[in-house]
Amino acid sequence: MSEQFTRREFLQSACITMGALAVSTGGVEQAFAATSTSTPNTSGMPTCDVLIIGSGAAGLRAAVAARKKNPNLSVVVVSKVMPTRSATTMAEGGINGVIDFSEGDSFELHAKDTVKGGDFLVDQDTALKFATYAGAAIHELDYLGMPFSRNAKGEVNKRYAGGASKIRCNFASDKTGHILTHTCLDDALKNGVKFLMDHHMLDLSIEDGHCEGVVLRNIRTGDIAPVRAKSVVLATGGYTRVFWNRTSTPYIATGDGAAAVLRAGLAFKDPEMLQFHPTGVCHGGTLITEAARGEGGILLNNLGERFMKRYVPNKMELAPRDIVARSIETEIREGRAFGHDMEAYVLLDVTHLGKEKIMRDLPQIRHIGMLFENMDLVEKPIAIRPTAHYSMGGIHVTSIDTMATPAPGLFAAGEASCVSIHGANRLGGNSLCDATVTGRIAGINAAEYAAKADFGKGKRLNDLTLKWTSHFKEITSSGKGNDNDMYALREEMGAANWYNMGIFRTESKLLALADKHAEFQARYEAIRIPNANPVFNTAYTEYVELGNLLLASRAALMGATARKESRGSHFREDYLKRDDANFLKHSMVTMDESGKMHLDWKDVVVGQFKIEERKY
Ligand SMILES: Cc1cc2nc3c(=O)[nH]c(=O)nc-3n(C[C@H](O)[C@H](O)[C@H](O)COP(=O)(O)OP(=O)(O)OC[C@H]3O[C@@H](n4cnc5c(N)ncnc54)[C@H](O)[C@@H]3O)c2cc1C
Repeated sequence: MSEQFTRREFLQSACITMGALAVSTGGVEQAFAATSTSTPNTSGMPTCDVLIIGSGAAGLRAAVAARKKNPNLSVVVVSKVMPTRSATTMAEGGINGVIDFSEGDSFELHAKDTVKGGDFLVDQDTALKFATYAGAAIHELDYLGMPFSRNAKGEVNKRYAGGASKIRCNFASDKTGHILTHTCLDDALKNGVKFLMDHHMLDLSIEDGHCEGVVLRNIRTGDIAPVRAKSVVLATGGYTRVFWNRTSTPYIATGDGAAAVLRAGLAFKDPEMLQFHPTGVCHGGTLITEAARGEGGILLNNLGERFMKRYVPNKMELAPRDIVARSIETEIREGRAFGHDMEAYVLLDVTHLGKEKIMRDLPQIRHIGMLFENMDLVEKPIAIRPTAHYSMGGIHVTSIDTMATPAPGLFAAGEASCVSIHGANRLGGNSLCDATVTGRIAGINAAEYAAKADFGKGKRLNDLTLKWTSHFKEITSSGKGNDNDMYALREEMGAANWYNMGIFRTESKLLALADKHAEFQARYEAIRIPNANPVFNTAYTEYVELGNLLLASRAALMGATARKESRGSHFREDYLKRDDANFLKHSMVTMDESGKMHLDWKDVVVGQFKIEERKY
């Protein structure tokens, strides 16, 4: 009988250790060295050709694209959690991309909806290319064997998503991200991608303007080491955990990529653009997918009214997320909701869809209702309220043609990046295809770059590694301190950001938040972790993540304060109108070596879509 591998064994064989990156010692290591075009590793540092940080859709697609572009390159994916625990896995509703033109849909219409949905802060040339690539991405996923739901004709099934003028959100039940993750992971394994799991990127090194690698910490052993790479792709996801518990995103969404880029002197674009999803469950903040409304679910206040008729009668529950979230918060503020303050909620009713349809097309949300709210939404409406959901802002990328940052050798993709597809508000279904599309482009270009590049000198990388090694000792070795200070600070940061920089923003709230951020930073620096054991010291991991969240919060606040207008998810009660004369621009936040942040602006690229009032 021929030897058979289980999927777990296959995955285990793909998971390497840092030692495998160094000089060949046999086994996996030998295989690795044999496929690497790396020049001899003179500094003794572990090396690889293309290093990808993040194992969500963006990281996985980048890795496969890099391997396919040049099979001679060593391609390694680093991740602080297993691929199956990324935000990608949690995606429910579907993935946009026009593959059916029979009802008049087109790439151009998809781009137009994206530009309008993003309240015209979208770069229009980028949106057009994105929409075209999105269609191809759906065909590619289908070809890879992704088990999409099918219609009666056997075609990939699709549903409405908010802000869309046509039905183009392709889905696999309400587990699209979970199924997509497994499809992409299988493809990565098949294509010889290697994984460094449970490794946390602490920092990124830019020397003489070029990216030369990263500093990693092995979460299991606590070892801190540099990895030199010819090119690096940051696919680290978003930073919505700045709102700590008031978010639908996983605990990994701590903006590590954006923070590393800030420390390296590069730009964090549009950091104030954070999306609030209308329908988070009250307990835990996780999501009831927009697909519940796409399939016909309705929103009700405490008078039993379908209140969306007051706000967007043409689109009702299927208006874009920023508008529906503000409508719910207005109902809450004006006393037409249930409960009070942070506990206030309205109802999402899907009972009229019937058990059969719910069990076929929305089984996961029923499960979520049972798990988090201890109720069955087949039988009664579920309590929901807005929750922070997506980071439109991210690492500044110069063009969707390359997904390159201004630092040669450094690329970014997916939610971590900002190539200006989503502007001030992302449309439902546009993120999975962003991650899939931009991941692929970043991977191809990172491979092309690596094939021609040499390794950097490694001096700064070495200094950074020493700095982080001392940092661990400094934070943990006094035997004093209390982890609880850190956890309390994290909660306070989340609540302060939510109240002052959440759905409704004003100058006075934002200025008050700046004082809070200064206080939080001082408290953060004084925190010590009493456990000096490096092995599985998850408190230290969380400490580093909290530092990154504080940086991301400060950058978001800087953009939110300076942007004296309302646009998409950035809603200023003191500047209710959009102001194109002054703010049809991207905010670009950088940080100098002293830790001071600076703000600059970059014009939005306008093309064929007329800038007009955003009406639905
Ligand atoms: C509940 C929920 C439902 C959603 N539903 C939809 C939907 O229906 N349709 C849609 O289009 N979008 C949806 N989204 C959004 C979408 O899932 C994400 O935006 C998208 O999957 C992001 O993919 P990504 O690869 O960029 O990042 P992620 O999937 O977040 O992956 C980030 C990766 O980076 C790694 N990482 C981060 N920091 C570090 C570090 N310092 N060191 C090492 N590794 C690191 C993590 O381990 C992780 O593997 C949903 C999101 C959520 C949370």
